[in-house]
Amino acid sequence: MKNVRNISIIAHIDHGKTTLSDRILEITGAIEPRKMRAQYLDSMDIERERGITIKSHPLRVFYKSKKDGQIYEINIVDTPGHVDFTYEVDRSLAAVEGAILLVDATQGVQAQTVANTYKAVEHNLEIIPVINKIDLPNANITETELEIEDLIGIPGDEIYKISAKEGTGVEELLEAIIEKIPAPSGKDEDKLKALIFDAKYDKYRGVIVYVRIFDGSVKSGDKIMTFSNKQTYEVVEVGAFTPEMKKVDSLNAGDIGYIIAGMKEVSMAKIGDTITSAKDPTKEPLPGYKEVKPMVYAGMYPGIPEYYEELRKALEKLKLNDSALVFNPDHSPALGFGFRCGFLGLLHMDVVKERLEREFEMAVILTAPNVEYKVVLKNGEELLINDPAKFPSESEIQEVYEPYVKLSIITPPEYLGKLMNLVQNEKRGTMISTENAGFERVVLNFEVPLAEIIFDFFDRMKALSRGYASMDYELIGYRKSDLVKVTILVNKEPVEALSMIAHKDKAYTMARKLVDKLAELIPQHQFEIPIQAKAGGRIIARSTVKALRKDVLAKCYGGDVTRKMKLLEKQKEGKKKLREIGRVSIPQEAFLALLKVGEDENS
Ligand SMILES: Nc1nc2c(ncn2[C@@H]2O[C@H](COP(=O)(O)OP(=O)(O)OP(=O)(O)O)[C@@H](O)[C@H]2O)c(=O)[nH]1
Repeated sequence: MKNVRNISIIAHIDHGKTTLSDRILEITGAIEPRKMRAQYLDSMDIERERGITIKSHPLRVFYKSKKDGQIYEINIVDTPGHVDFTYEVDRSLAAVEGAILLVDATQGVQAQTVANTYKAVEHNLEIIPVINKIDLPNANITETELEIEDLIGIPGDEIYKISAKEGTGVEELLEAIIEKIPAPSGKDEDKLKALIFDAKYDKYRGVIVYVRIFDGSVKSGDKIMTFSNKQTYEVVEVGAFTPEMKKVDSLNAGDIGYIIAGMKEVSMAKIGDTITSAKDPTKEPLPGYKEVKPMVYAGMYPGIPEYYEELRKALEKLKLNDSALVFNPDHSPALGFGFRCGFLGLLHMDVVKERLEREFEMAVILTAPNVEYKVVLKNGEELLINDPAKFPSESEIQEVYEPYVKLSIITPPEYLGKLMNLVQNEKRGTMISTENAGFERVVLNFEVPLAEIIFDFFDRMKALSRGYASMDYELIGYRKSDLVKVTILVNKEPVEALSMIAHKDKAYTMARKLVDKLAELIPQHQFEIPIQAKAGGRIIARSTVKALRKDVLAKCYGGDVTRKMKLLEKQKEGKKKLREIGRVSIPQEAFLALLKVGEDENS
């Protein structure tokens, strides 16, 4: 039996995964106390600021067991908690034998706790349930115990209780990991089989492939092959995550670590692919896992049109590290040259936009996101459309299908009515079932169009349930739907970048809200600007931006030249994110007006 244990920590967002990993690093002496800072593992700035984990960070620690005095290598794969990034949970779970199921004692079992537990069960993992944050005065340990018991049938006295923040119970948990999680079963002598569970691009070293070695071993100088496309590479370095990357002589069966082998792009290291030996390859690859597909699409244009090339380079660099990001060149009459981008969800979209701004100093204009529709034309042709501008005309369309998800919401019963009303009456959802989820908690299962939940659903749900409800969703396929394209005309000119696809029953209300919002967001000009929404060949809503009387300089009573200059400079600055459509300047916010329409309903 090898003294190795590989685990993952799964939990709902904010239940304390990163804090627990931090504490383990500290207790095992992997990081000197003076270097320790909170959220050591959340290395991206955006991660630390928003307090969310986006990329998974593996780490290796050594722990001397108090029971048998032996030293154990424990590899921990941290996982992200936000629903946009759940695919990373699957990757991590495929690389380990056991999971710590971490539940916040003040929050209890939440939607992602349930979703992730099911995933761990699917991967046949040994699960150790843990209640965290027991130091908090409002910790509800007994109720949380009952909820966990209900979820996985493990009795309360076998559930570990810890404070990841203060360290209480963490050593006992480490002992439990050694005792309860099975050691890896592979053999060093067998043919190499390593699972790629992540990959990162490093400016200086090229692609760093994160692997779990199932069988065999690998060291520098070895010739390896990626199973899916039979590409071969020579290994330059292998190492472990301590958590900093540290070179080791070899990685053996059961280990988690990294391989650097001269790959130029992250796409060469396909997540879920098997790495084997080029000389003596395995015949059977490891079972891979689902490829990540974007859920939402949006147009992205450089803030200043001339910066198209720079934006392309920046996106390419981001993509080196973010294989979930998809982009293709696009052109819009209103916005010029840009890209059609695919994202995992709105948080992912936000993160990409923010990284472009911070890391590449690229201001970008984003258009309202939408899902991918399937359109069957009268001539039998089938199209996948992720850009409303490319939606065929009504006369050509036979049928339209849209993606649906299974949505699960966990809520205290008092909010049940409001939430059902939200999903069924406002979001075109159908209730499938309700279940009791232990103490004072109900699970509601719905089938809902994906388009209805990507925008403001999460915030609406939180507002209606005073923060208590939580949600999770997964794609279940396409369903036929009655959809129409709504085109927006600004000053009588169609602006495709503002168009949207809406359900027939909602097209009118959405169009009404959208034109009103646009009228608020588009600044006044010297002339009146009509804003119209058109669907099925008719104008269905209209709003107006009134003409401006005075010009900005009128404020300055002639005299003060510097003030005048400043004002003009400021206007120029402001214009960077404006686009001229005919004679009208449209600001960035207007292109996201569709998202803002939802915001009003929250207030
Ligand atoms: N009082 C108390 N606070 C804790 C404890 N564990 C975590 N926290 C706090 O809870 C918040 C969330 O903790 P994180 O470790 O960032 O949670 P996470 O699960 O990694 O979050 P995501 O990566 O975004 O899913 C932070 O403010 C922590 O300081 C604990 O045992 N006691």
